Amino acid sequence: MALVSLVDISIAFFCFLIFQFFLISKKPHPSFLTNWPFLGMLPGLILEIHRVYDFATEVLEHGNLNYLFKGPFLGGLDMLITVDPANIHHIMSSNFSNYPKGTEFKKLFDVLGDGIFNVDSELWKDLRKSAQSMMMNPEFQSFSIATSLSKLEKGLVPLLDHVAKEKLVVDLEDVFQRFTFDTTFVLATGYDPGCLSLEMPEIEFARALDDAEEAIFYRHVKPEMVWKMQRLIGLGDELKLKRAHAILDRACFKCISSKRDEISRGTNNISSKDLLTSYLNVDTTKYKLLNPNDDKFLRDTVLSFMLAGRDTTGSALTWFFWLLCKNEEAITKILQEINKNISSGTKTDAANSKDDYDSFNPQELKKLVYLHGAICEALRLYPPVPFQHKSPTKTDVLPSGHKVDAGSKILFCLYPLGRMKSVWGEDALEFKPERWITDNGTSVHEPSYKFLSFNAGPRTCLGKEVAMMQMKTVAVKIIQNYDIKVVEGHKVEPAPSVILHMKHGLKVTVSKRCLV
Ligand code: HEM
Repeated sequence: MALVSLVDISIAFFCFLIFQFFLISKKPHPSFLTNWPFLGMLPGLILEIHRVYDFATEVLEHGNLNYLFKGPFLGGLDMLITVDPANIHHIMSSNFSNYPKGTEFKKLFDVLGDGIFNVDSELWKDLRKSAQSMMMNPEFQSFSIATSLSKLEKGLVPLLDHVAKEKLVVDLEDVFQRFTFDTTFVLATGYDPGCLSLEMPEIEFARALDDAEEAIFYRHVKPEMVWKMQRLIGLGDELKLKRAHAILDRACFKCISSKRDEISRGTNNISSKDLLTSYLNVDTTKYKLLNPNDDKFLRDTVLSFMLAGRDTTGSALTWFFWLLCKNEEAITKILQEINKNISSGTKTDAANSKDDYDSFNPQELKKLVYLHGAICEALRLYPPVPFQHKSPTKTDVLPSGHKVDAGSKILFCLYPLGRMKSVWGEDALEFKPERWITDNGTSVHEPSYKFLSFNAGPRTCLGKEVAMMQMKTVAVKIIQNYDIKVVEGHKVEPAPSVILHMKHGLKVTVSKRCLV
């Protein structure tokens, strides 16, 4: 009898749930997720994970720029997802001190240790000020331009010439990741790993960074106890991350020890401008919390710069060229602009001309307003860092009216932000470099809480100028000399990761541009 009533109760409860979810709690929009008992919205999210960025765009467009995500019971995944520029400005700038990166961020990105991305307060201030002073140094900036030009001349151009001559298909995303891996490694450590070459060698460090990024993405959508359990027993992404962590440690410690050896043997170039040398000589009376004698501090610093510089710029270049491939007219306009403003002009043989690099004047790149607009469009539609999260230390009310409790999670989704019609206009989904040009022909400045690709407020990206200069240098050289075509039928879609990679890479053919 007792058993029968238990069955009855269960059936009644089940019917109640169905009634509740299908009749009473009608969703305000079909794209919104159903909030199931105990499981929250996680089942629906898992079904959409393969197209998570486009899905988030639909939800936020219909949710008036904000969406409350409910995770599983006690899963710690409840969060406010916002792309409201007023909220972003409030969190990133006007109320910055209430929104540190926090312990949650550090837990998810534990592979970065105490690097600049992971820390707050006084340590972050010392790291930021020291990095800013090193990167603003004109010698570092010349070093950065020289590094890009040298990689172009000795790496990218020979590779593209080879691909064109042999009529090969190449993955342009892989090429750009290799290019930016090498240049960032040189800036960070002074050593060139030679990842970009005709042989396209497999570089353990680069593969480990990819694996770590993917595993960290999945930590964002799994309850903490699940990924912690996976880590404990060494399963799936967490096993990959553990292996990646060990590889990254080994590679960084090897560089640090070589650099220390060079310095002690006096073979290190005293004027080296790489960040590792600069941090080994950092003024600890000025930056009291930095410890150049500690290899772990140097490892966290080098690794953070590698992640900051390699993937972001590589991703931006890839999406930029894909957009250009679909917009012939934009290529024509960029070519006209280059011919008008760049003194070395467009030469068929420029790809192999040493003089061309020697006569390169980075100031001339500033005149390329249309190219600048086209790159900003790519960064708006395909932000290399597709989301960021924050957590208030004290309970707060956002400009949108949402109350956020102390310790709760807030997620900014940059990919949807760049596509919101209420933020960018009805043509938000279109690639229009012209939107970045004023009637007077100068560049439009959009506030960073609207164009968030380089972050906003006191934690704005420190490498913005380095990255823009590098992307423009590469763009000019490739557009002047090569015609790039995406292989027919190649599918392009973003991969779920903390960096906006392409899921299947970008398969292209390359031919030398014929000039009239
Ligand atoms: C297209 C290229 C790039 C994009 C889109 C980009 C974007 C960003 C974003 C969104 C952040 C904030 C991340 C966060 O707080 O979690 C950031 C921070 C940072 N970026 Fe970049 N970045 C780019 C290139 C670079 C390069 C080339 C470097 C250095 C060589 C660099 C150095 C940094 C540093 C050091 C920070 C930390 C700033 C801080 O926390 O105070 N970035 N970047």
